[in-house]
Amino acid sequence: MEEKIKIKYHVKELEKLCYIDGKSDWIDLRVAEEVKMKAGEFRLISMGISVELPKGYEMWVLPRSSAFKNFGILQTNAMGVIDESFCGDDDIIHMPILAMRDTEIHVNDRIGQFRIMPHQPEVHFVEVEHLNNMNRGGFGTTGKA
Ligand SMILES: O=c1ccn([C@H]2C[C@H](O)[C@@H](COP(=O)(O)OP(=O)(O)OP(=O)(O)O)O2)c(=O)[nH]1
Repeated sequence: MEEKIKIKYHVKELEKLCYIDGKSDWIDLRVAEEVKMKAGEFRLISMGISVELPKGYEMWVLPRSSAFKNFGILQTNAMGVIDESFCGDDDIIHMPILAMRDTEIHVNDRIGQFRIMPHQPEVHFVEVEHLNNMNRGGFGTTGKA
């Protein structure tokens, strides 16, 4: 099935996003500004795009696996969720980035990747005293090895 994403580019030097079939269906995101950061510095880095997602979808933004190795950066929200309602001309996608070392990132460097996902179904909470199930346990209760 094919879906359309309307996209507005805010920086003319920015290379157009590209869906590469076969290798991975995640789509790389490029930085839209020249960035110099000191170790320990935080900033929102612009991806230079606004999008209108297909109806019923949201976008998940994660770092590329190589982003830390190449640039020494971490995405502070671990995963960004771009809501369907984030679709105005000035709703520009950013990545919240923490530099772990002094670093430079240049326009068109690829630091992130995204995919679109269908929304979860509408949920309602039903308050109860007991769930009446066995406790599973977590955080390593099944052992270390
Ligand atoms: O990594 C991200 C995460 C979010 N957004 C944009 C799109 C999203 O729709 C909007 C709001 O995100 P979210 O709801 O996660 O942030 P919040 O901190 O709860 O802000 P708000 O009060 O605006 O909802 O910010 C980004 O550009 N990058």
